[in-house]
Amino acid sequence: MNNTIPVVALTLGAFVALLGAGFANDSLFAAHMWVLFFTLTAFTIILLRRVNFAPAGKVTKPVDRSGYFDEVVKYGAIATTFWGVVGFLVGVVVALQLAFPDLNFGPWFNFGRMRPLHTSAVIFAFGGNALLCTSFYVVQRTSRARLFGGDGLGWFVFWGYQLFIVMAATGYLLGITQGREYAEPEWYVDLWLTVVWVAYLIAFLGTILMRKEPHIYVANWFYLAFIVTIALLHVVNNLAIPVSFLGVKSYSVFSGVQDALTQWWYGHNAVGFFLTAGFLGMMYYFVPKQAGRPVYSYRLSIIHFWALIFMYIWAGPHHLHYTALPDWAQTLGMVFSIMLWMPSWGGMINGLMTLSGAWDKIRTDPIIRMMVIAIAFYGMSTFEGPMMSIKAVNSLSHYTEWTIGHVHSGALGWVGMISFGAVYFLVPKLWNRNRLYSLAMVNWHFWLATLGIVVYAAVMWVAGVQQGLMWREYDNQGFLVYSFAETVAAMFPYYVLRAVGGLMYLAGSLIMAFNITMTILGYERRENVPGAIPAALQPAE
Ligand code: HEM
Ligand code: HEM
Ligand SMILES: [Cu+2]
Repeated sequence: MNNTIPVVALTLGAFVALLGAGFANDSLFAAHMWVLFFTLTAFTIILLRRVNFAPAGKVTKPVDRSGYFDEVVKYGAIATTFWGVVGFLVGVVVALQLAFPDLNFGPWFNFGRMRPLHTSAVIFAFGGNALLCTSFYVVQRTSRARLFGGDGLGWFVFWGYQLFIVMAATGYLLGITQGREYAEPEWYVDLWLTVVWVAYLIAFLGTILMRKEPHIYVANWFYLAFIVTIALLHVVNNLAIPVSFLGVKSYSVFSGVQDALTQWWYGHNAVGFFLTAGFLGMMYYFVPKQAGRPVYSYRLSIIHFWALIFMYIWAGPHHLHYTALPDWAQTLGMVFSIMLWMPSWGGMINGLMTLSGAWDKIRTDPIIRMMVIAIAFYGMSTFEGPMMSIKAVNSLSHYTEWTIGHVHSGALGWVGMISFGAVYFLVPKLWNRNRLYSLAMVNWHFWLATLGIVVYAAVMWVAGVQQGLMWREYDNQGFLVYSFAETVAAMFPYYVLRAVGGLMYLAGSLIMAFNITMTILGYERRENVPGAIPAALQPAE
């Protein structure tokens, strides 16, 4: 590949970063520009030296027989695994910080900075890379066309997105934040993401427009809804005026309750389109592929697609029950949330029923099992969500650990498991391997992750309900029975148990990282997997 353009662009970028550091109006901006400078310089050097990271002798040079641009998908699969481990690790750390406050070190590793590091690492770095690489894989296959915009555009999207992640993460640790949940990066990082996202849209939509297949497969509709809506949400939610073009601080153009509504219009639809629609796209491609069965009902997939995207966008106010938001808006949010149950379960049923005629695979194929449990958790969290959106229920659940339990049954169960399934599907295909290094290890990952989620969610439900009940407990003279500090202290055992659940989930992901690495390096563990060809009968290598 000709590296001239990227090297020039990177050098220019590094120079601009250097100027930014030199002329910065505040020390945080200077520090962040130094981070940018060193990152870009490192990349320039790597590109110039064209360092080959592949260990000598082990990896056979990949042959691009497919005609598709799969190199970027490979990097995406590795990035997904890497950021997954990082994000879960930080999750365990913040879980431990809540249980043992002594673990808050210095300003940099305080809970307040580590928490957004966790949420961004798991949602945008882990989930985002999973979506990026699977969408590039799926859109090329189902359109029978190479990724639009040449390899350069694909690489720009991938590396541009990694740069966004690095800038966001280092920003949080330095203490740079605009304080909007799930959108913490400041204005200059937001602008960069906008550029990358538009490039992503061009690459994806361009491929669809250049397709050689008349039909647009339903997975692409879900991916496209995710890309377009996130663009809209990101731009509107981050409308802000910087105090200086050489400083970190900016002020949102919204204020008061309008600002709250904008933030939760964004926040809720980040769940709906990032954590749901995109991953449904993943489900609609990888579950039928892995099961070897067609989608159960194609008609249902179209109906629940339109219903889902139409309804999600109105449900944001369920995050603002009993606030200054007008009552009618809260009720509107509640009603649309309850209606959302139906299209959500339409997706769940369609995913599960795709296995009809292949149910035995749940016993024999650990990857299918992973996908099935993902869909089951999707069904569970999309039942729980509508229930929590009912104002009477929300008056108990809001502000409590119950919300955290709900979040993680969706996040660990649905988002995590469906992504693991997709990565396990992709890696042997992308690197031309017969199979994964070890299916037994997938099984281990499955059980560790599943038990981890069950521990996490169950503990948070009990904690949340107890917390909510303690807050509203009055004695017969009308005084609150518990001080706030007592309700915090009561959470201690639950916090410890949650960390244990998280550790199990993290352990599973480490097993996955090992399994994936060995597969990429070309090893195959000799093992008897139910349904697979016994080792003795396998052809010699
Ligand atoms: C090892 C696994 C994980 C552990 C131990 C963990 C732990 C935590 C902890 C302790 C918090 C803070 C809770 C609080 O402030 O009370 C949190 C928040 C959060 N986590 Fe995780 N997490 C894990 C995985 C994930 C994954 C995979 C995702 C998403 C894909 C995720 C998404 C979130 C979100 C969105 C929040 C914010 C919730 C809210 O504000 O209501 N987490 N996590
Ligand atoms: C029909 C589907 C769903 C509905 C109606 C719904 C509804 C809700 C409600 C009512 C809350 C609590 C708001 C509060 O009291 O503050 C909530 C919180 C949350 N839900 Fe869901 N949910 C759904 C599905 C999901 C799924 C599938 C995921 C993850 C993949 C998810 C992620 C979250 C997150 C991250 C929060 C916490 C937001 C925060 O406070 O930071 N939800 N959801
Ligand atoms: Cu919501």
